[in-house]
Amino acid sequence: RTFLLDRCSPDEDLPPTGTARTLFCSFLLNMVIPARSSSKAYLRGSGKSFSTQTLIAIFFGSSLLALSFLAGVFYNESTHYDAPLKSNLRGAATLKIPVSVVSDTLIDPNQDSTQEFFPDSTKHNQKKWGKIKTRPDDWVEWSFHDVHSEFKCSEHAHDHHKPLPDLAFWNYYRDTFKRVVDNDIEFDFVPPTEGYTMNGDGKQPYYAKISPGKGRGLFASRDIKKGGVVHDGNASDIEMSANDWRSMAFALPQKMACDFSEWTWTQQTEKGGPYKIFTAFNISILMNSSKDPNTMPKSSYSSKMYALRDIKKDEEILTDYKIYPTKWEKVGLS
Ligand SMILES: C[S@@+](CC[C@H](N)C(=O)[O-])C[C@H]1O[C@@H](n2cnc3c(N)ncnc32)[C@H](O)[C@@H]1O
Repeated sequence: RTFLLDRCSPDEDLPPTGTARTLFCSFLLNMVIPARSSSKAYLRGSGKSFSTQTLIAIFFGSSLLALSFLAGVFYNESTHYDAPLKSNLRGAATLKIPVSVVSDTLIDPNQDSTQEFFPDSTKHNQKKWGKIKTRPDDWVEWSFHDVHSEFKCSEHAHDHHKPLPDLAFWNYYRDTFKRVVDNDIEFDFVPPTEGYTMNGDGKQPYYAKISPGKGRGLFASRDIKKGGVVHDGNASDIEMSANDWRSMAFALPQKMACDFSEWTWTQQTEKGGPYKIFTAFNISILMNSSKDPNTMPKSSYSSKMYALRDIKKDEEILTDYKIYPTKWEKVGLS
């Protein structure tokens, strides 16, 4: 005790010195020897002092820095992944700690947040949607078909009793994309449960309903004249990278991941241009295919859809998927 007190005596010229001495003596004064009034008086005579609040702030600040540094050392491999890195940036912004030391465990891709969006119990939700698969170490090498077969998506595709996606579904689905792919994404302004042309062209042209033998489908909500715009995918479809696609598949419960894979396609947006991966976050994605379609884009580079003939109210809206060739090998998913 004498040794410590001597170091705070104004008469002694012993280390520590300067700010370190003020910190050291403040710590003694506020934390270590607060009860001994004689010692307090002695220490107060030592000159400058920090308040208890400042000391606590310094203590927590340095602990947080040390912890974030250790987290970065243990999980620095996470910065090799492009999709979670975007989420890391968000984590870093919230915690105000350097990006280089943020780990992707802050945004857990295996986190089950279904209960935030669906009122039922986790057990019920898992029965309805399946479980979220743990993301394997080699997830960045998984192909479209690896995911499709591991998630048993053929079974899901043939299940014709899949529920119509409601608002809670779309909110959860969109939130997952924001959480694991792009927190800054701005979805289009039309509610995801509604059909639209996006050009203010009258009443919504379609609604979602079960289509016997095809799962869910789209049906005309009014008569649509030949040549009328049925849907403007150019304005609402979302493009993503192969790792964005994988991040989504591994963050969704199994059956939703299968929907996501059914709802993804490859497309060139200009002649000779690269193939890109697209999906949509609204009911337009439920449009089924036919060899005798009533709705098509004007070219394979566009996803603005027009009526090929007059379509009667409640008739199914059908396109021909062949217009967009599936080329997983050209987008890094084979
Ligand atoms: C873009 S989704 C369309 C929405 C899908 N019906 C659903 O319920 O999610 C594409 C999938 O729909 C199904 N589908 C589309 N057209 C079909 C058809 N003519 N007959 C049977 N199934 C079809 C296939 O399972 C296909 O993989």
